[in-house]
Amino acid sequence: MIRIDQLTKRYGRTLAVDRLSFTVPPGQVTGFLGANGAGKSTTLRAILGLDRPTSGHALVHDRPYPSYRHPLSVVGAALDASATHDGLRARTHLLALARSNGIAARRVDAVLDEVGLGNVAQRRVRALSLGMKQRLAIGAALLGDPEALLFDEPLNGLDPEGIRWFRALAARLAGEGRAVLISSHLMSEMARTADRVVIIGQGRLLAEEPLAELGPSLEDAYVRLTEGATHV
Ligand SMILES: Nc1ncnc2c1ncn2[C@@H]1O[C@H](COP(=O)(O)OP(=O)(O)OP(=O)(O)O)[C@@H](O)[C@H]1O
Repeated sequence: MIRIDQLTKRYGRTLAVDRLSFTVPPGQVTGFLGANGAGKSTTLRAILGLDRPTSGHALVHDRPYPSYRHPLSVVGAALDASATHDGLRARTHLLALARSNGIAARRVDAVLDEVGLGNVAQRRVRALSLGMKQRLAIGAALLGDPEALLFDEPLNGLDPEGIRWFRALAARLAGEGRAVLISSHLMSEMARTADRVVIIGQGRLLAEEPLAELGPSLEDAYVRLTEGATHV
């Protein structure tokens, strides 16, 4: 269980996240929605300890994520598909991550197959397509067989087959009892993928509801809730 509790993050004069509280429970896919600049990525970074909260907490099983000895087996995250060193081969990238986290090399090959990159494993990252890079980032998140997964815009660059694949993957991960948080702007896809949604605007919580509670159109509900809460 991931618990965001009164999380506030300021960057100088910008209030990026404002007393935000919500949970990411196990066994469900939580869609994390909000306009550009609403504070989604900041929240994800706070969960991972990449951004220090100004006040409040983002805790994983009631502990800060960086306090874990084997963090990749607690939370796996795919935040930025373009963040990988592009001179590395795909397999080498995962292997380095695995080695530095005490994960067996055979897990790397299993993950490469799982994300559909088995046949390009020796290609350098710079020679991968955007969708392949996205799959590699998703693979890195899966590497530690984590209890919780965070995905920031995971559908960017994925083709229709890739989008179907990711939808099934998210459902399977939640079905295995993991907590899954997906930030996305694609309402129609979130309506198919999420069990529950958290909607934020200007860093504040606007809704935390099971998908079914938001009515027949997630997009309509989203527009209604976010009207007047959009950064310009
Ligand atoms: N490192 C930073 N320094 C200064 N301001 C920042 C920094 N990171 C984010 N911000 C600001 O914080 C606010 C929230 O940004 P954030 O990236 O969390 O939004 P987001 O919901 O992920 O947006 P998007 O959907 O566009 O990715 C924005 O106003 C942004 O400009």
